Amino acid sequence: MLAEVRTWLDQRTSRAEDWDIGTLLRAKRGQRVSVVLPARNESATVGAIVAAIRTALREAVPLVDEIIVIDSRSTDDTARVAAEAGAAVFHQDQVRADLPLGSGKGEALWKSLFVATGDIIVFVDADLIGFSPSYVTGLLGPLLTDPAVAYVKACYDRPLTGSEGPALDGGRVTELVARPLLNQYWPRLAGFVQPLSGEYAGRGDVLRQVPFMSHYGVELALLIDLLEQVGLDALAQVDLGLREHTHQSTADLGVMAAQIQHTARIRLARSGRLAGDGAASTELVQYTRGATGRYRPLPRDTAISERPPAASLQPQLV
Ligand SMILES: O=c1ccn([C@@H]2O[C@H](COP(=O)(O)OP(=O)(O)O)[C@@H](O)[C@H]2O)c(=O)[nH]1
Ligand SMILES: O=C(O)[C@@H](COP(=O)(O)O)O[C@H]1O[C@H](CO)[C@@H](O)[C@H](O)[C@H]1O
Repeated sequence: MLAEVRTWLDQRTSRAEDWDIGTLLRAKRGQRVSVVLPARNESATVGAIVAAIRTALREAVPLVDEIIVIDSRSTDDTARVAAEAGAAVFHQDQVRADLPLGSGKGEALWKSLFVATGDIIVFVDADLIGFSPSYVTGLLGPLLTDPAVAYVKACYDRPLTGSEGPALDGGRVTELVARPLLNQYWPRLAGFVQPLSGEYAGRGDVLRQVPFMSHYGVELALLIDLLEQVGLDALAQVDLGLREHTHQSTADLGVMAAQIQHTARIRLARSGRLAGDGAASTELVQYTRGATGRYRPLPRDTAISERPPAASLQPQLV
């Protein structure tokens, strides 16, 4: 591990319990806080998360100023459940509808930048099981108390829900793809325990200065781009203890893994570290047994795209 990363790990890692509500309220000093949940078909979990944030951090104390759910083309009643729990709900395709359509989680998060009014924006996945408001207070701690910090990632133990025993085998794409890639090509980011964590927070004006990769490339691209934009010492991480969420199938994580590999390839090409044009196929052929019992190819599309920094866009003509 680089000496710089060792120092960073010691100086820029805190724990959720280090940040009490009183300290945060005193440090807030008029800064607005938005919590954003990207949600695609999360009606089973989004309501409890929104309600927990609303009651503990908006009604009990004036820490969170707005709770936004970006409905990411859900086909269930995510939007209704989120609204009933107290969130302001926006459909990702209806925000900046003047622009060509984009897709995936990264699109949902980028579109939130056009509707969130917070000086600080906290992102929380909408599929969490056993969510605690301490996830939000922990992430806000470094940002509200240290102006030198611009972006904070969560870290936690990640059990593979449903597995037997205490196997902390969650974060499969993190361990098998993202962590090796970061250590190989961006070793200054090797101190992040959970580089793909879906809970993170940043200053709105900083988040609007970097591009957003679509789909599941967004977290890796944000880390790489923010390292370049603000420097390692402006990045931090907070130990939230444990995080459980609903898991995707291994096949679907294969698509996610390919999207993350494309993200790394695109960033390596941009920095001149790839020979040639760095082109690669975006088709991923997986296999399933057909009705005849023989294997049948299942081509999957893993193409990703990139949105420019939100601040670079002309305001929408009304
Ligand atoms: O096109 C998408 C895909 C995912 N998500 C949301 O992004 C978060 C993380 O996605 P997911 O749970 O699929 O990823 P995982 O946690 O399994 O890696 C969840 O709140 C999803 O509802 C989204 O808003 N749009
Ligand atoms: O970290 C991971 O390996 C993946 C999959 O987690 P699991 O193996 O289902 O626990 O989950 C994360 O990755 C996505 C891509 O960056 C994020 O969008 C998710 O929020 C995060 O849960």
